[in-house]
Parts: sequence; C-alpha cells; structure tokens
Amino acid sequence: MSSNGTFTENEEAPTYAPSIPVPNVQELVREDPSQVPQRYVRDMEDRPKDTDMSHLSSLIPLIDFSLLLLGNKEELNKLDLACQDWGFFQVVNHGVAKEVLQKMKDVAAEFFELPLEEKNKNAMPSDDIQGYGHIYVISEEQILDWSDALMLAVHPSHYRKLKFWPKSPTGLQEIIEEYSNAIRKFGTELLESFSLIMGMEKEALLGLHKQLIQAYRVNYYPPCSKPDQVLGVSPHSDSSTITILMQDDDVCGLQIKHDDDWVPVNTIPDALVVKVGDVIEMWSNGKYKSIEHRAVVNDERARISYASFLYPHDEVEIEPLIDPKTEQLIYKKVKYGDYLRNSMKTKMEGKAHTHVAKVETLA
Ligand SMILES: O=C(O)CCC(=O)C(=O)O
Ligand SMILES: [Fe+2]
Repeated sequence: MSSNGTFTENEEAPTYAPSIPVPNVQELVREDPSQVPQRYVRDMEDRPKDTDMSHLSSLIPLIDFSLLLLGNKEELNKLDLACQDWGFFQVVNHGVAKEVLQKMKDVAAEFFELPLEEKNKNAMPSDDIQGYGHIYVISEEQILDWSDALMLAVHPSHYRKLKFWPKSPTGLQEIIEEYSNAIRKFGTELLESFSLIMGMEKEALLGLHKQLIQAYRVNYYPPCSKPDQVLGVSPHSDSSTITILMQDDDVCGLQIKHDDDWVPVNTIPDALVVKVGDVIEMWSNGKYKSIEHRAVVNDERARISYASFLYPHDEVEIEPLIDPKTEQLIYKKVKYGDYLRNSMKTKMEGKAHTHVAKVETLA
C-alpha cells in the first residue's frame, strides 16, 4: 500500500509460506491403479464412513440469484438462513454464461490429460504456492490428500505470475481469464446481498476488502482403488470471505459438515456452489458459519472442481462488525495477511486454523 493509503499497480505480489513438494497422485494411479501408498491412508476415525447421509443433501439451500438481484425479501431471508444454518448454498441464475462454464470444464480437463512433463512446465516450485502441485503440506509425516491442483493468483492482475499459467492446451489462459472475470462479477454482486443481510449498505462489504483479491484452484481427484481409506481433500474451512465453486456435472465428491454429519453435496448442472469463508464468520461474529468441508473420491472416475477464492487485501484488519455492548465478542481484530499466512502454515484440520482469531477466553 502506498503512503497515502491507496493500492498501487506497482505493489508487489504477496508471498506465502511454501508447501513441501509431494508426488503427483494422477501419475501414481497411471503407473499402477491398484496402489495406495501408506502416506495417503487415513486413520480409521478420519475415513469416509458408509453411513449414508444423502437424505440430507436435498435440504442444502438453493438460492435463485436473479431474485437476490431484484432485492427480493424472501430470497434475502433464505440467504440469511442459509448462512446461519449451513454456511453453504448452491446458486442458480447466477449470470455466468453456460458456455463459459462448459468451456472452463472442457479445457481444464484437457490440461489434466496432458503428459506429466508438459504439466510440470508450470510445476509449483518449493518456494511458492502457485502452479501445478500441492499446498498445505507442512511435514513429511502428514497424511496426504488424494488430489493434485493448479493454483493461480488471478486478481489483481499484477499479482499474477504468468510462468504458472499453462500455455497448453490452447485457450486455457483465455478461459481462466474469462471465467474468473465472470465469477468476480457474480461474487461482487453476491457481496452486496451479504451486506444487506448483515444490516449494512449494499457496497459496505466490498469496501471493507479495500481490494477484492481473487485466487483460483482447479482440483483434480484421480480415481482410487481404495476410496474408503483416503480423502481427496482433508476437512477444512476456507480462509476466504466467500468461495465460489463449480463442480463437474455428474461426479460427486464434495461433503459438508452439518450438525456433525458429513452431508454429500449433489451436483446441479450449471449451478455454482458458495461456501461462506472464515472472513464472513469473523465479520459476523460467528452468526454466519464458515463451512467445514472435505472431498471424497471414488474408484471409477476422476473428478475436477474449480474453486475461486475471494478475500480482502493483506493489510485489512478484520474484526466483528457488531456492537460489543450488545453482544459478546467471539473474534478479535486480526490483520488478514497474518491470518491467511498462519492458516497456510497449518495443515488442514477442520477449523483449527480459526482459533488464532478467537478472543482468548473462548479459544
Ligand atoms: O473439490 C471440492 O469440491 C472442494 C475443494 C476445496 O475445498 C478447495 O479447493 O478449497
Ligand atoms: Fe475448500
């Protein structure tokens, strides 16, 4: 940030604690589809269980965004309840064109089919968290996730490191740009509705970000011969304000924690998934919950998910937007950049990383 308090184009892209390099899972499966190395096998209590909670899936809130845009009171009320009870919802009529969604899926799928040496032209180096690789690996002993990912800083554009943006397949860079712009527009409009349900002016939350930062992670989950012993992504909540996720049309895998049950999220063609992130939980002093989620895998088909993270500038100080005279503070003031870096240094373990922001007596 410059001395007069504005963010400049020349500001350097932020850096983050790196992650320990680990094997490429897709390649492990290609070499021998039956192998599941010990490093991926979960302790009994962490494994996906058979107990089927799919009867709860149909209760996951579904928001019609065209109604929110019209300021429809009932839909705003639905959003408020969705954030309180679930911290999670699916959205239809979000305004992102079907063709853009489809092209993003088609071209990303082509990328993951490329030979490893081609994908590794954008490999994540040991001192960065951008590129093709894995993040959140902080120790050699840690049990690993059954997935690979392409991780990119997207917005503002001077945060980008183009060496990590794949040149192949043709059109991937362009569709990431187009998709991300459309998602940022949707996300910005959605934040207006969040401002309203939090009792503020429409523009308030966007303004509090100082600058809306956007990162993008495309997750690739190869099939696994022992899907009941591994996890695609460990349980965690996102450190973002909100995360907007696109899922494959017909391969499920995302599960959310609701009242201590893991509830599978159905895929709804052309819908987008919204996860309430830690920043909304902190700003709302815990009224809205950042959703704990994980991904499971299956033994037949690979799954790809497309996660866009929207979050504040590093310099923003986050604190509950409530009157401490009328409500007990659960969260204290934290600098977002410190919070984010701390969460990246912590292995994903439910919501453990949120404790640093809690008022001590409650932590
Ligand atoms: O694959 C999914 O559905 C979840 C991915 C996820 O949680 C993430 O990228 O943060
Ligand atoms: Fe996540």
